[in-house]
Amino acid sequence: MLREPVTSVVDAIAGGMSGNTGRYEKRLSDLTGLYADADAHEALVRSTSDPVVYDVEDFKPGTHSGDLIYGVTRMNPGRIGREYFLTRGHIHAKADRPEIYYGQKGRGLMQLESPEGETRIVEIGPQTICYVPPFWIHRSINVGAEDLVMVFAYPSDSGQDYGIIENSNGMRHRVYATDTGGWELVENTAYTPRSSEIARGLMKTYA
Ligand SMILES: O=P(O)(O)OC[C@H]1O[C@H](O)[C@H](O)[C@@H](O)[C@@H]1O
Ligand SMILES: [Fe+2]
Repeated sequence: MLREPVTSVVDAIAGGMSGNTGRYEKRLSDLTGLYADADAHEALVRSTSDPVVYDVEDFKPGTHSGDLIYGVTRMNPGRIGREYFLTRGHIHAKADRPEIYYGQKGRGLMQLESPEGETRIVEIGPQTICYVPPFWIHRSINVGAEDLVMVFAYPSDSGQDYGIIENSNGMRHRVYATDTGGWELVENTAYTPRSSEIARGLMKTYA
């Protein structure tokens, strides 16, 4: 089937884009269990109106392997204790599917973790393209003082597996604010590494 071309105009300030087929929002209370300081998270949910902390608008042409889903993620700035606001994070359900992010506004990090538990951090600012290669678990973190806005694109049949992070009690590292306004990586003390059998299973290539 021949598909018609599509354009979307990205709102680099407010996030979102025209021509989207979907949108979802995550509120602070949707992120229970993600942060090291669960009490601080609960206190912030109770003392605020449980704001939307990130939203995603995307265009999904379908689920065919040769198609691309693209869209815009916008994230609030903020912290839970010393830990910067983040997305849930996932590995692609078809783990060999990659993703591209393109920074529009703000200062962010892409936190990546390999199946065997190696961490990589990539800084993303405006006009920065980040390539997330196949097999890496990935999560976005807003380490700036303003909204973080990023465009993304990934194969339509990728899917998202959120359980991989839950099963290891989070990602191996957390990103904390330093006293001087920067960030540092701290070990997640609850982290349970994946067995080498599970790690090897994830690295199988899909057709
Ligand atoms: O899906 P989350 O881990 O909550 O992250 C939020 C969003 O981040 C990126 O923009 C991905 O490309 C989206 O597919 C994802 O949904
Ligand atoms: Fe992804």
